[in-house]
Amino acid sequence: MPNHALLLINLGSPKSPAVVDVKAYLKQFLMDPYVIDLPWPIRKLLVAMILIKRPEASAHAYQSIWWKDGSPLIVLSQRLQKTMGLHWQHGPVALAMRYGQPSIESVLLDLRERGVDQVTIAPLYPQFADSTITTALEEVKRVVKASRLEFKFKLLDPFYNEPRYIQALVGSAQEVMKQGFDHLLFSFHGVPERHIHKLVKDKQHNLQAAHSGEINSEYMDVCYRTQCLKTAELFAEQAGLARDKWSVSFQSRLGKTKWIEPYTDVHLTKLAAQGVKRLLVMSPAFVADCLETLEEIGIRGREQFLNEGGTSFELIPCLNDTPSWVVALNQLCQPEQTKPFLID
Ligand SMILES: C=CC1=C(C)c2cc3[nH]c(cc4nc(cc5[nH]c(cc1n2)c(C)c5CCC(=O)O)C(CCC(=O)O)=C4C)c(C)c3C=C
Ligand SMILES: [Fe+2]
Ligand SMILES: [Fe+2]
Repeated sequence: MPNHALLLINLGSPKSPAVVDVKAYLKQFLMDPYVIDLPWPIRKLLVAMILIKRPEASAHAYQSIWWKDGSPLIVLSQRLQKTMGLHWQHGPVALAMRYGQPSIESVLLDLRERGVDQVTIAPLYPQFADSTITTALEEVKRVVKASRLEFKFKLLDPFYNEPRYIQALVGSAQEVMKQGFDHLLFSFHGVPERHIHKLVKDKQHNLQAAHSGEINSEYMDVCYRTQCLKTAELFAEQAGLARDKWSVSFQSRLGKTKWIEPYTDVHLTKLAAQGVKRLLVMSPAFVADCLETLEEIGIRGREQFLNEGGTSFELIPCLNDTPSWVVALNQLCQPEQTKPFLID
């Protein structure tokens, strides 16, 4: 019986869009030192302040996109898990969430019960960030040590520049692009600039670069912003888009600290002022549609752009369980494609 599991890991959602559940989720998420990377007492104080008003506003946002079956992020990740199960030939395909349920801990313990001895970890984030991939892997390490798990692990690397991922993205956008548009905006989730400076110590590191080629290639592996630029450039190249037909921006900033730029809301205003009328938007930092795509872009971004002079605004869905993406992900996760992940 095959006993090599594939473990898909995504971010997670609140249990329900009720304020109390959103508050519990935000607390777990924001108290993560890889998300708010400040000393514990400062983080605790800051999170306590955020938790005064944010849960209500976020609950309202979640209520506007919540599905009958639950959070879109969870439902779509479950669909991906199910379809991947038809392709992955080595054992079960499991799904865990970094925050909320099903937790990484419960899923790993269940895999042990099922007699699994090897696990390939597939963090569902194309670009590397401490606030997504590092924290998920640290949680795996914690559980392994706490429960003395003896799995052999393999790990899918960030796939921001993988031709099969880019091809799936281009394929998923083709139909919408055929209908005609003035501009395609790639709106990635942002991170505080500080997160990147921690990994790229070089004071000259350019966080305003408009092209990945302007960045020292040795920082490519750790600079989230550069990886986002690269994904967009490869997409444009593969789709044959002229340089003035697309741009990159970063959404979802939180708090007063400086996040990577340009900011999506500011950039939407600029595009409208430049005379862009028909806008397409895609968010390749996410492989499953979620609050950040459906509400922040699909509702608030659309309203903003149309109010500022745009005439059409089309949000291209994430890859979700698109067949070409499922095939690509299965290929990327194969044992010969992934590297060992050692836990000391
Ligand atoms: C300091 C705060 C945050 C960092 C850093 C951050 C990085 C980051 N997040 C994602 C993916 C997702 N984030 C989502 C929601 C979300 N993100 C933050 C804050 C930070 N994210 C908050 C507070 C929230 C919750 C909603 C809100 O109140 O705004 C989601 C959606 C989850 C869902 O249930 O649908 C995703 C996905 C990435 C990829 C990333 C770094 C690259
Ligand atoms: Fe986020
Ligand atoms: Fe957001």
